[in-house]
Amino acid sequence: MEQRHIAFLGAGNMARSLIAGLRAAQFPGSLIHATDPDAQKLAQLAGEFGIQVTTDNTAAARAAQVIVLAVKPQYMAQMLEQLTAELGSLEDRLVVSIAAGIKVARLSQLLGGHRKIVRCMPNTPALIGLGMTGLYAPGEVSDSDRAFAEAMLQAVGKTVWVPSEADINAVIAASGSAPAYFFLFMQHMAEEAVRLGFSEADARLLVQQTALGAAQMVIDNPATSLVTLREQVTSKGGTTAEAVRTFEEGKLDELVSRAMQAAIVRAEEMEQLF
Ligand SMILES: NC(=O)C1=CN([C@@H]2O[C@H](COP(=O)(O)OP(=O)(O)OC[C@H]3O[C@@H](n4cnc5c(N)ncnc54)[C@H](OP(=O)(O)O)[C@@H]3O)[C@@H](O)[C@H]2O)C=CC1
Ligand SMILES: O=C(O)[C@@H]1CCC=N1
Repeated sequence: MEQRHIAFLGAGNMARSLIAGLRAAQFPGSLIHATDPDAQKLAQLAGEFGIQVTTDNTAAARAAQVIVLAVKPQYMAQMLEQLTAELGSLEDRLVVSIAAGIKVARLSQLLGGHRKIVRCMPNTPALIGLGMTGLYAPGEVSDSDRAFAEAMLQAVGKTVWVPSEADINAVIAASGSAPAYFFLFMQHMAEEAVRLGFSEADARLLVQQTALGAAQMVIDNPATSLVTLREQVTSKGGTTAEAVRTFEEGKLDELVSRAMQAAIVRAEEMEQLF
């Protein structure tokens, strides 16, 4: 991966995941800068990952060729207005935003017309190197900037480019928010397993090992459809058929569809709010 100074503005969950991934991929800590209002959080990150830290966004941005915007969407405008006022032009720095619901045009406006902006939508499994990230860049972003953003996110998992900015909201629905869907499903399964008499620890083990095994089977059998993998578990007249029939009667497909659409609708609302 090309050696550029990277400044993470906002050192929360996602920035930590990306920093951990970059360090695990041997990216030098001396090239990574992180900012946050919480000096204690910064000291911990500096100790753990050997990176440079400061509470001063402008100082970190000045030291970097790549600026990663990693604050919550509702704090973005205030942060970027201050950054632009203090730094002036961002010159040829690459800006990578991981924020949901803030479009390139809005970021550009907040950054004084800057146009070298890539939007990324990662997810929390990035923390363990198993992230999934969708990326979008407008036409004027150079190949080398695209390659850098992609390499940075590939340090923490898999990546896919999307052709239009609206697709980033679809990525939110399909992977950005999606770890929470699986956690919710696993939570309800574990709760029912406890009601069936298992200890909390055993209930969690039963569910987590099954989720891992199922996901690994999907990965290991790319030519086998998800439907076929399900059918291989479902003996005719057996137990799985009854469980699956119950899900279908409850219209799981429609519920999943509505939940993903709700995530998209919220992302679109955020585009108007922030
Ligand atoms: N969490 C997720 O699964 C995903 C999140 N995202 C996006 O990533 C972004 C960050 O999310 P996440 O890491 O979960 O959020 P966090 O709240 O964990 O991290 C954001 C950090 O930024 C700090 N911060 C707030 N204001 C400033 C400022 N002006 N300058 C510098 N730092 C500041 C916050 O401090 P304090 O807590 O004190 O406010 C916090 O530590 C969001 O925009 C979100 O949309 C994208 C994909 C997945
Ligand atoms: O919930 C959110 O808004 C962020 C974006 C995707 C995952 N977490």
